[in-house]
Amino acid sequence: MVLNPVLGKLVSKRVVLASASPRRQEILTNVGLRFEVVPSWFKETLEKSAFAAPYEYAVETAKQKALEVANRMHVKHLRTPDVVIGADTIVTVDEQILEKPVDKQDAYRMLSRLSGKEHSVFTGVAIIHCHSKDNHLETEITDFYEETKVKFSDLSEELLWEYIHSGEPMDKAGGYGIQALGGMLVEYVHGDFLNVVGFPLNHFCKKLAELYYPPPKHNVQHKKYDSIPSVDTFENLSDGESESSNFTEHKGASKLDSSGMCSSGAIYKSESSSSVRTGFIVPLENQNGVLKSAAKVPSKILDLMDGFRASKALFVASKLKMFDHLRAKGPLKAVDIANEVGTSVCGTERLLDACAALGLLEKTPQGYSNTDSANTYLTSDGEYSLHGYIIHSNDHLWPLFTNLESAVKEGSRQNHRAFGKKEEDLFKDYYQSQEVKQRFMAAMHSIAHLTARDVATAFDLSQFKSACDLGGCTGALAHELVQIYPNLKVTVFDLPEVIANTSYFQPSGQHTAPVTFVSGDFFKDNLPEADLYILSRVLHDWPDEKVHVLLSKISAVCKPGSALLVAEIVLDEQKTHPPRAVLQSLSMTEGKQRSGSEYKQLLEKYGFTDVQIKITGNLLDAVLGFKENLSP
Ligand SMILES: Cc1cn([C@@H]2O[C@H](COP(=O)(O)OP(=O)(O)OP(=O)(O)O)[C@@H](O)[C@H]2O)c(=O)[nH]c1=O
Repeated sequence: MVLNPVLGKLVSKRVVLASASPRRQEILTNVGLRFEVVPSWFKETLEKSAFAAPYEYAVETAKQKALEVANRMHVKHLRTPDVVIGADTIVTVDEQILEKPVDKQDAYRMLSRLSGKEHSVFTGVAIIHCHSKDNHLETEITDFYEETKVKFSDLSEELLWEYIHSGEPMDKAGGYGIQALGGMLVEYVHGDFLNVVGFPLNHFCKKLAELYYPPPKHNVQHKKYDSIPSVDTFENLSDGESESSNFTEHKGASKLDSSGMCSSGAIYKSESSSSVRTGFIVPLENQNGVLKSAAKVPSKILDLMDGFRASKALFVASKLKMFDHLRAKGPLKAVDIANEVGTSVCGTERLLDACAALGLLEKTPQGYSNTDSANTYLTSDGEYSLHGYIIHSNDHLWPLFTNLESAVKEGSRQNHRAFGKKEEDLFKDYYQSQEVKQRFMAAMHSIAHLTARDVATAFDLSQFKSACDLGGCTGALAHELVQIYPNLKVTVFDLPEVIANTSYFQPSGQHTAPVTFVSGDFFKDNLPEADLYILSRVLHDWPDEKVHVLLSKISAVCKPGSALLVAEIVLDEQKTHPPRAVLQSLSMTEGKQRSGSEYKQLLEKYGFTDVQIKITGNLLDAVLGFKENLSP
């Protein structure tokens, strides 16, 4: 990470953004931060009058949001993140705190208060470093806030209502989005624009700088970072520092003397022109006297250009089961792995180095070994193995994406080009070739197993006695459901060819009685009776006519009070987020990915009400709708 060394400090850490705000996700993604999104379940109900100042309320809420996620991940998922980031944005006017409007009237009330006036936007941010010690979660909390002043023009009633009807105000503090239509209401902004949008990026980077590069103790001037250190300064300062060490003393600082001269003799200048010296110095030349390029490096674009190489390196290492060998016997030298796998030494070494460069392996003088993530996700029998999906990506999706240009030109799936077969024939083939069938089921199992817990707990399903997972494949979700809800019995309903091959995927040593497998075709056959029907990764694959057939059938057998749970990736309303779903659409199946409001409308169309949506932060989100209770 050349452009942003402060954020680069987070590269080797498991970072979690405890926020459902697409804006926060975008702001941090745009600067190259890699993180998981786990929206917080903390309800924003702290007593406002208990806080002396509005920003204290925002900071405390941010902290509680982040702590809730850190605790939940630690306890529920046994995945302790390294860093959890929480944020809360509020608008204050006339000493009143405005959060997100609950309805259009509320938005009207807020916006008319802001009309013609200056107001403040505060975002409180909490950065929580987590450690698991003896199975206990230990946290170190850093928090701060940023204030930006915004002035609105006078807003006419007509403009105000037009804006409200656009739908934009509803999920935004103060009822406006400065980054979109709301920008037209704004006369001026004093301070950090991104702070208004939802995340004070500049202040965040300064805080990280304080945390990861505390100023040297002997230099009394350097109390606080007032600016983000320059790239080169950081590259120098981080020399020899372990990426994984938290809050390490700023070792490289001793290279600089108080005059701003580097001990190596390179010339530095002070970055700050104000009377308070920041202590950040920018090298004009490197040690060879060569001027460094000032050109901006488009790292995001470069990453995308290299993306296919990285994917293929992962696929090939997985296919050759290198992660399995390394878990069993690592650390291993390239030559040993080449001998085990039967590959060339030079090719193997290059592949292993690429995997190390991508952060999948560790390379030491003893040889290569798996990272924790590789053990968990990349070995073929790792706890949350994605091996099946990776092989499916290599063998099935890769050839399809190789023909993307034709797919876009023709607007259709490219099975004939990729595999020399039409869609229908290919589907038949899946269930004729044992190998292909197993591969496909392993891929589905990978995702289902990884997401099962989050899907199963997205809503409280304890009221249901029986569930039927339509197209439930290997039963990964079913097994998770019966673990979490001991009174629930789950039927997995899938094609006979699938059901006949499920035994390989059953959990060992687990009481499996509440899960039964029934074979049938959900388009043609009667559906088993249940209080809760589940469609996980089904709807996005089928064209509207088929979706209609399926949902009509489910709706017809659903009794009042029973429900339908849909697990899919839920797109944002603009349909550009999350990118995984949007990229998945490029496969050009006849189905489509849908936004939250589209899923809501779809379920309502088939008689489901009270439709709720949960963005889980995992690879699948959850939508739940109840069959209308007709009784009075
Ligand atoms: C003023 C303003 C706010 N926002 C959004 O308002 C939400 C605040 O609500 P929050 O409670 O801080 O966050 P959330 O969206 O509920 O997410 P979470 O962090 O999960 O609580 C955030 O989304 C912000 O971007 C904009 O997009 N543009 C603007 O101009």
